[in-house]
Parts: sequence; structure tokens; C-alpha cells
Amino acid sequence: MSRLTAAEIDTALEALEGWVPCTAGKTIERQFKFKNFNQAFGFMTSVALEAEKRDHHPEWFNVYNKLHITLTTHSSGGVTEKDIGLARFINDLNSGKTS
Ligand SMILES: C[C@H](O)[C@H](O)[C@H]1CNC2=NC(N)=NC(=O)C2=N1
Repeated sequence: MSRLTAAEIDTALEALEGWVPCTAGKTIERQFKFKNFNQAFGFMTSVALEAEKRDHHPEWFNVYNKLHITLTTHSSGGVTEKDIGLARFINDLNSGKTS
């Protein structure tokens, strides 16, 4: 799958609240803050199950109620539609559109 250009990433992120391009356009990243660790880890569990289904996995860092997610496609060396799709799932989950 081919890498998106910086302009393509910007366009895609217009519809993805909270996500920003990082690492010279090689990743997209978003921070989340939950009420407590259970909420954060429950969210991560739902994302993990979906990631496994998609065979596309996040890089993330969790401390208590905070979660930082980095998405990139290793095999392409940058951001692809797979990252945009997973970011959309993550946002929908966060806003209650996904169970
Ligand atoms: C063999 C397996 O399909 C690959 O290693 C998958 C697994 N999950 C992945 N996740 C991400 N984020 N990028 C990849 O390139 C990737 N590749």
C-alpha cells in the first residue's frame, strides 16, 4: 500500500478530530484522557481486538488514564489508508459510534 503525501494526510485528518501528523509526516498521533485506568485499558482492549482483525496495530503509550496512540504503516514507511481507517475506528469508538 502506498504512503499518503503530506497534503493527502492533511485532507484526511480534517475529518479526524484530534489526530495530528508527526515525525515528518511518517505518523499520525492522538492523545486521549479517560476517567481512570479501567476506562483507558478497556478502550485499548477494544482497539486491540479491532487491530488484530485488521492486521494493523497501533503503537501506544499508556500511563494511568492517559493514552498516546501513534499510527504508521511499517511496511510502507509512512501513513497509509490503513492508518486513516484505524484512526476513524478509534474516533468512532471514542464517540460511542462503535461498540
Ligand atoms: C505480518 C503482518 O501482516 C505485518 O507485520 C503487519 C502487522 N501489523 C502492522 N501494523 C502496522 N501498524 N504496520 C504494519 O506494517 C503492520 N504489518
